[in-house]
Amino acid sequence: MNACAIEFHNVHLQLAGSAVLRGIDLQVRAGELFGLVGVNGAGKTSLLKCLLDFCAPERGDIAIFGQPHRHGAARQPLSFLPERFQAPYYLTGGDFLRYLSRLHDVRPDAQAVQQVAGALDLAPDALLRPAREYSKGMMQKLGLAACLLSGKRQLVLDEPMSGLDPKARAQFKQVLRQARTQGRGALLTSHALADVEELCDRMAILHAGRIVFTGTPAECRARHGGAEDASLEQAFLNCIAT
Ligand SMILES: Nc1ncnc2c1ncn2[C@@H]1O[C@H](COP(=O)(O)OP(=O)(O)OP(=O)(O)O)[C@@H](O)[C@H]1O
Repeated sequence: MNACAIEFHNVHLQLAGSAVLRGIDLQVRAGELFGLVGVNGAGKTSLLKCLLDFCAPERGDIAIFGQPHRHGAARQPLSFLPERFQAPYYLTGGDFLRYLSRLHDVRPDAQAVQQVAGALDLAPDALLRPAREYSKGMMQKLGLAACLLSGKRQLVLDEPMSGLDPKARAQFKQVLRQARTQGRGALLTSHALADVEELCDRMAILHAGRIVFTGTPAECRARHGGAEDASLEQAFLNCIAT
């Protein structure tokens, strides 16, 4: 449980001449649900892009299960859901999941597809429809289903609950908890601090290019909440104000 799934060490990134990440040190343990939070533009997506080698930090190291992230093989245990996921519009949801399974070298299994779609409240007949007919929330569920079906041990999810209705959010959180019992972990970003508190074992706050808090949600409330009954939202606001 305590082995390191992902480790950022002194990661610096500039984009268009501006420093976005200013020496990020962060460890995500294997098998934990880890929430990364921060205001709009804090650099959460940029940090995930560095991890996935979509952009190159000027300085610092990133390791995935102990392997340097620039090696393609190191990224094999990862399954990524981008912030704005869009399946090819001409594929049906079912075809998309089958293609992705094949890409991930997982045998397409109709029962597993139905099970994951059901767990995310994606209606079976939706999988027969082309992605161009999907609502935003349906598209998000399809992307999450693809990540879950990949069988990868480390999910990297950029705002996975955005666009999900309350029922789907609740079911998604349950699916992630279940994945954790199977030894799978997730690094996810979110603006919904109540969800982070409910779901995540640990969290980090990224602010002004630096990690300003790492610990459990309860530790965040205790350290930054101010009052005993302070919400995680209040603790977050206090933390970034200091
Ligand atoms: N391709 C790019 N070129 C230049 N600047 C960029 C680029 N992508 C992101 N940035 C800048 O980097 C900073 C961090 O953006 P990023 O998308 O990582 O933030 P975020 O924390 O994910 O925000 P949000 O919560 O709004 O999704 C912002 O100031 C943004 O304008």
